[in-house]
Amino acid sequence: MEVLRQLRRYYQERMSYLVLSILCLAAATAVGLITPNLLRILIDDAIVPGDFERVPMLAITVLIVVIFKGLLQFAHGFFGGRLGNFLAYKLRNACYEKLQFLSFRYYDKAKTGDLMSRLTGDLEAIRNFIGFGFAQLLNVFFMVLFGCIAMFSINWQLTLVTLISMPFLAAVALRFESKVHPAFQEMRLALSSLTTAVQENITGVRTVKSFAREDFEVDKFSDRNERYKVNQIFASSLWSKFFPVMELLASVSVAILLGVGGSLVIHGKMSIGELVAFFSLIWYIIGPMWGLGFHINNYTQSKASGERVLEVLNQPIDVVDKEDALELDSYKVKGHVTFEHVTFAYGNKMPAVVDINFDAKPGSVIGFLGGTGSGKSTIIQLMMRAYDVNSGTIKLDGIDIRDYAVQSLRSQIATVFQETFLFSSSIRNNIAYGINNVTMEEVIRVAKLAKAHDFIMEMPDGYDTVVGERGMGLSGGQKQRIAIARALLKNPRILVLDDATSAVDMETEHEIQAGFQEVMKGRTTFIIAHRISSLRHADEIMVLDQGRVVQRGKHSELIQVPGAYQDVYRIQYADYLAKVNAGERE
Ligand SMILES: Nc1ncnc2c1ncn2[C@@H]1O[C@H](COP(=O)(O)OP(=O)(O)OP(=O)(O)O)[C@@H](O)[C@H]1O
Repeated sequence: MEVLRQLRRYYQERMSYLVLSILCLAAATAVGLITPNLLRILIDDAIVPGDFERVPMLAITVLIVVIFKGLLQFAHGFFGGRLGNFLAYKLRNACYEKLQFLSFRYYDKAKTGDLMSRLTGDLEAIRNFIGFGFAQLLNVFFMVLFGCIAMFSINWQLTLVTLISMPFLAAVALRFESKVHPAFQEMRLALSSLTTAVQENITGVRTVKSFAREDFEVDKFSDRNERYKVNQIFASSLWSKFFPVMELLASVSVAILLGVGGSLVIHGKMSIGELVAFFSLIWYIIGPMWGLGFHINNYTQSKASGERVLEVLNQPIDVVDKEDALELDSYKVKGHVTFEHVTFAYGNKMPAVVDINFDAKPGSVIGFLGGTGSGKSTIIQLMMRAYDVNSGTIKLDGIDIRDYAVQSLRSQIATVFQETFLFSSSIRNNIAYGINNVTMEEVIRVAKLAKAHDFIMEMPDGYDTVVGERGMGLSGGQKQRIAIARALLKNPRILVLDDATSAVDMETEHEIQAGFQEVMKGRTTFIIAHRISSLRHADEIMVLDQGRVVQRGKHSELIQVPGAYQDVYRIQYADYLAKVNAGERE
């Protein structure tokens, strides 16, 4: 019930629908009690005394009662459906909004498949339970209560006798529930591993094919499919045993009723009409017993689903704005970035960066070079406040970045990542992502600067060409050029090129860099690169190793001193150096 209480704020506005839905269902249940009574009147007051003139009137009354009950059931479905849909809509929006603001730290651990199933399957389970399941669970009690009252009012001895088998029915239902629940959970897990296999395969289709692992993947899928099938068979075999057992127990009840009730009628202690009415009333008790397991199961599953959805909604956001956070004014930002003794570790891992210090003056170019995992990207992530530093301070224009509003800080930084993510939309929209009111001329201007215009124009619909998921259908270099255009359009004070030109050839890199010279003017630029050619014009280059700065200086200085930079330079410029040496010898 705690889950229901926490979810209440999402359906509070439509609380009246919940009340109406429950009332309508309870009323339908109560109205249903009229039919057995009409049956009793029909037999005792019309058929037995031979007063057939009353029959049409009774038949019409039955019809009216049935229609009225139908209307009430419709109203229950109507209000329940509206309530469920409203709740699901609210929850979906709330979850999606939360996912937008959750920090990078959350996404480091989150699994796509798991999040997707929370937003679809779990949400659907909650919708069904709040919309219908809850009212139906309550209705189990209404039916038993109303049924018992009506039966007692006809004959209390017969009621007690026929209720003998009820505890057995309830026990079987609950026992069944305790078995079928884990079976369903197991089935859910099997289904989730099945969908994960499909998702991974579609996403990683290129890797699968290039390693010729199709057969392996088919076998893996078949195994998971087999597990799902076995689980389904087990669950359905449980169901197939449940119904005959319940039927048997219910029949015992009916047999007792007919035996004892029949003798009461013979001895004149009960009328035939009363016996028939009693006979139809007993289903008011047996029916809910059959459904008890299902309703409880439904409740426990929805409770688990509710917990999973609330877990997302209650997730704390660790990078948040201070109450009096400062908004940056685009026209006034200078782009002066300072790192003072910055140290940071991801969770409990070893520190990813240790005691980083630098002073990037407005408009300067800072380069980072280092092996994989040396901490280059982490420095950039910290500057964007994807994570807060463990110790030390990062400042922008002399103020701690934690004093700025996160959105405002990030709006001043444009990053071209190693991996470019493109949305399934037109190339134009991908370039203009996140920026409103952009003219086509501006989009074309930045695309030209990023050397993307020519290949875009060669595409079937030019800038309106829709690129597939994650930019399928474009080469790595083409995707990167679109990302560069996207960054340029943002017109930021700070530009980050995280291995931005790694996917393009040397010649294109040269061309793009020539374009960059233009756009880098007046912006503080951070370049992360594996190629020295990308860094040679930087004002300061920092060489990182295991999170520490091991060398720093300009290109011309660093190539003079023995160390990591010189080693990389020698490897990458081997041909050039060989030519120079050969020239010297001649
Ligand atoms: N999201 C993360 N969660 C946990 N550890 C991380 C995360 N990102 C990076 N690390 C760890 O932090 C260290 C520095 O990683 P970082 O990505 O900054 O290196 P890098 O120099 O940019 O490497 P590359 O050139 O391969 O991109 C590595 O040991 C890495 O395993």
